[in-house]
Amino acid sequence: MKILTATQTHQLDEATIQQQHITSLALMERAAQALLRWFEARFHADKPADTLVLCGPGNNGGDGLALARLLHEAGYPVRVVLLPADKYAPDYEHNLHLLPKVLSVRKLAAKSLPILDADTLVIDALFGTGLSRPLSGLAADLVCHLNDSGVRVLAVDVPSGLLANAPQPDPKAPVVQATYTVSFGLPKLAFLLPQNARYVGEWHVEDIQLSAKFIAEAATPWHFTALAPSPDVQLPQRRQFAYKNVYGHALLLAGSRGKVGAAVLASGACLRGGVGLLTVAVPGCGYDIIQTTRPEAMCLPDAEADFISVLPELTSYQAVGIGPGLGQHEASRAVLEQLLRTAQVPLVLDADALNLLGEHRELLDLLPPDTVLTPHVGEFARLTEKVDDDYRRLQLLRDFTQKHKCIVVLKGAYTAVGAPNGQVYFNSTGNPGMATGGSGDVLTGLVLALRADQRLDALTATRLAVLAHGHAGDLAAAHTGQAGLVAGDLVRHIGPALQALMR
Ligand SMILES: NC(=O)C1=CN([C@@H]2O[C@H](COP(=O)(O)OP(=O)(O)OC[C@H]3O[C@@H](n4cnc5c(N)ncnc54)[C@H](OP(=O)(O)O)[C@@H]3O)[C@@H](O)[C@H]2O)[C@H](O)CC1
Ligand SMILES: [K+]
Repeated sequence: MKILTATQTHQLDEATIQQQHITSLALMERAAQALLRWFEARFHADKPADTLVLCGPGNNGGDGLALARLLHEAGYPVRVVLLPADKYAPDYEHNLHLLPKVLSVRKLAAKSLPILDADTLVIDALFGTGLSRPLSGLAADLVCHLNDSGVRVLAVDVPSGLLANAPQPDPKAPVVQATYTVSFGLPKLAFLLPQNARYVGEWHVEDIQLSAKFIAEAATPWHFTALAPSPDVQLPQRRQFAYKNVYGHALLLAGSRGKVGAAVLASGACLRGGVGLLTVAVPGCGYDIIQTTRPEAMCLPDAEADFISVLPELTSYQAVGIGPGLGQHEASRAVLEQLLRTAQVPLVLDADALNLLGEHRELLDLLPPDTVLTPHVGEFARLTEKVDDDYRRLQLLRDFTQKHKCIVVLKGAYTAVGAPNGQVYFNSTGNPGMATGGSGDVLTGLVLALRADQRLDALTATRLAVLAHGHAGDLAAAHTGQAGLVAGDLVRHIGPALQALMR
């Protein structure tokens, strides 16, 4: 699913109106109907005692006015407050005239900000994708009043004051802190960034049949990988007579004294990820552990007891993963360097392999094309630079993948998969329960399994692994709850998660 800019979203509206031979007013009615559908599904058992619709002067305000009418017709108590302006959008004016006379409608004045009771539900239809400057004056006062009141807020399309796809020009200007955001057609880039979570709240996208042709032709580096209604990326079915070579023989180099658990988790995920064969290289101290916990895997114990010091002969493998629990011993760094210099097969680098790259940046020049790196934000900062702004980090991600012709899985909520051509795919699955030790090791094992799979290209394999990893987390959390989820639960749910992604 593509993510478009505010400008492209306006062009998409225009294209929809032209291609479907409808009026802009009809499209606004569709948007309001979609909002009503969401509203009724969400609040049917818990009807708000008071619904206050705040309307700005543009089409976002027009959506609010149309929704106020529909809510009134559906029997909800509704009040409307209008933000005064010098000019109003034509569809706003039209919907204002369509409001039933019995509805309470008043224009906002500086000295009479609306009274907000704890059980008021506020609909924020002040500004949407047409926001052209930071909020100021009466609009800013209203938004501060709203945020201070602590009432529930449903933002229409975008929380007012938030830019849909760019950083805030004035960090001090107020932005609505919505409880829910219901947007139209496609998700907005702003929704996916941690720095905006407190504004966006729980977000949803409602279909309003926008032009599929325009979306298909629109150029954008940003994508959202959805699981439902059908997965954006799919795993081919296994063939009846397939030989295990099709699924590849993977080599995993992982573990050091005290961190052999990382090798156990990553190897479990690789096996559950459907790899044909797995060999795990561990320090000597890990031999019994791997042989006992992972009887399906072969094990290569290093001569050193506490860390990996020798790169195994690579000719038998279709993919190699390195890093979970590896430690940063100089001998392990040398192993990593030798791997980067000699490997002829797909590589997956995680954890201490990334920390070693960060410490020895000259090694970045050795990355073979399509190598997959799976850093969290801290590890990514060690590879690039530490930044506070999420938009800036996304730019660094695109610069890095294009420069090094690699794939970077920047882990977090909405994990971003950056491709060598600068495209970025945000993941839709997963939950905060996955912020737990070992979760990343599981992802490494799963990426490794799918990189060894001879049927998949590098980007598809990586996006599938990320989608399945998050889905495994969602399936696991349904049993354990988010707090009770541990990385081993992810491994156990990889099978069903991959099943859900089958073509
Ligand atoms: N496909 C869709 O997504 C659909 C979206 N719809 C809705 O339309 C809005 C976008 O509507 P638009 O009219 O383009 O923009 P806004 O309503 O967000 O606001 C524009 C007006 O607000 C003024 N403005 C902008 N910023 C400020 C500010 N900081 N302070 C005061 N006033 C501001 C702006 O004035 P200008 O001087 O900039 O011209 C405009 O007057 C979208 O978000 C959806 O909700 C359709 O209804 C259905 C399809
Ligand atoms: K809004």
